[in-house]
Amino acid sequence: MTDRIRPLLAGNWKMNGTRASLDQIKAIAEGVKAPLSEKIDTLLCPPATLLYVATALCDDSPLAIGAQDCHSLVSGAHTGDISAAMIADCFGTHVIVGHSERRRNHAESDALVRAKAEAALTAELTTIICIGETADERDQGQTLDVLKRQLAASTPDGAASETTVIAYEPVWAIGTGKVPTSADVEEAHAFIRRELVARFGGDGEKFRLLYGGSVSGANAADLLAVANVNGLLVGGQSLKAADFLAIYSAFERQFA
Ligand SMILES: O=C(CO)COP(=O)(O)O
Repeated sequence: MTDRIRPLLAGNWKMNGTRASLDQIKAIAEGVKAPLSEKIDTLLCPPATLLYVATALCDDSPLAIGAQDCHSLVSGAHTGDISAAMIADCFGTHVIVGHSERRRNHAESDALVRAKAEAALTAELTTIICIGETADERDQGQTLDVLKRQLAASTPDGAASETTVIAYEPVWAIGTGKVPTSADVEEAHAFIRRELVARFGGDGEKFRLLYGGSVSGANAADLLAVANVNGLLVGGQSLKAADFLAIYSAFERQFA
């Protein structure tokens, strides 16, 4: 069943990118062409400052544009925050919530991540919910316990495979060049799949599960060959069009 899931290649620019980077977005938008774009979805999440202009740039491209975070409320006295409705207003179609950098740097709890995901669903954004263990948790053999807790507590009851994507990002793999073994990724993704099926029944089989953490053109094909890996969430290697498109090519080999 999982082999019919439409794969997703997503880039997260984090706090990188200025107007000078718009040529990279344009090059990515031009690079994600048919026929592969008919089989896989592509998404780029630039910083909020570039959101509106990026969606305009990608008007004629299959490349979707999304945001990296949203507030749980629609509007109000929340200096510095942006709402899911504002992202939709800029023609953004996706939002990442619960990234480990937000969980760590902004003390975001599972309950808050869930509230953000609910807000995103209300705004009709596709929501990418990130989960993943730290190095300490992994060393203590707690990986699956952490994934179970984060997944259960961060995912809204109203989530569905059409609207919600789960990204497994081991914290120790992000920006470090360290990547888990295929066996470890397979175990984590199989576990997440089982948990989703236990909660959402047959629809749990259809959720897209992304792997993220030090993905590059060199390791993308191996990661995509792992069972229950339905796409990738890419940080550093999404900033330059050439790097991102090299990862896109790996999708071509796996899914075309
Ligand atoms: O955090 C990530 C994507 O959300 C991964 O970042 P890197 O690909 O730079 O390790």
